[in-house]
Amino acid sequence: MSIIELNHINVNFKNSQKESIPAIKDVSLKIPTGQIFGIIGYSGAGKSTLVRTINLLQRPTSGSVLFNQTELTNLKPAALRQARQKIGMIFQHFNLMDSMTVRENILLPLQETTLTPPQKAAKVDVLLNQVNLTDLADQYPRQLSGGQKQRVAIARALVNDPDILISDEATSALDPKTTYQILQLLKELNAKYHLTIVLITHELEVVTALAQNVAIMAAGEIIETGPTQQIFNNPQTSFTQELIQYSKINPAWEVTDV
Ligand SMILES: Nc1ncnc2c1ncn2[C@@H]1O[C@H](COP(=O)(O)OP(=O)(O)OP(=O)(O)O)[C@@H](O)[C@H]1O
Repeated sequence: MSIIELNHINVNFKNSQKESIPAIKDVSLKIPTGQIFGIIGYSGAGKSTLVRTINLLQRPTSGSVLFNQTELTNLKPAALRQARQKIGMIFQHFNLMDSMTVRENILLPLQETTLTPPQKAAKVDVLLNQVNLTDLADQYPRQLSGGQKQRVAIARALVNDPDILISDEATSALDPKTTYQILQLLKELNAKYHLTIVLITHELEVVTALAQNVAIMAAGEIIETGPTQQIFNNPQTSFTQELIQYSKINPAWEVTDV
């Protein structure tokens, strides 16, 4: 079963001369329920634009977006708001509210719900414990490390019990050890809550560490997709071969003497 089905998605942007520039070109993609699914490509490939169509933060110029069998592009604003609550998102730069404590940041998405204040507080406590931040609940983002900030963002993304978490370069600003810890947390959440995770990254090692399936993006298109091990053991395109060649996990990767 697919939790997300993108069919023939096109996204065009207008440049300063009002010309239409294609950023996503006829992309169709199925994301299986409960999986960690990687989308990898270089900067500018269209990864962020594509995943933003999943919750219609970016409306596609054409194409259909099915989330749990519901066509999102047809929904009225109230129904779309409700559907979006089931799609959590985390970002490279965390996007926390600086003037709010850790606890207040995590509480924020619950504002629109009908839960009572004690119910809200109980939910936040569970999540603080899950992401190992109980002791820092009353701190402000500026008092936290990058890894701790991303943990707050993860807890906030999970507070409405989403079916899917979209991680857009969530570890790109973190050092390798912290990256490992965040990836470990994502893996735990996937196993514990059967949470589908879409992992957008330009780093091959992030995809190979976690994702069962992967899609390779270049110039707005998906050029190869399939089981991660299979794709990287037997790349079918010169682009994927190059991605492997320049990845940090390639032992031959070294800067030559000049
Ligand atoms: N709002 C916008 N208006 C015009 N062009 C845009 C807009 N958003 C993205 N683009 C263009 O669409 C293309 C894809 O950008 P996108 O951010 O999706 O790529 P990406 O693979 O996520 O790269 P990065 O990791 O660097 O963000 C780029 O050429 C970008 O300049």
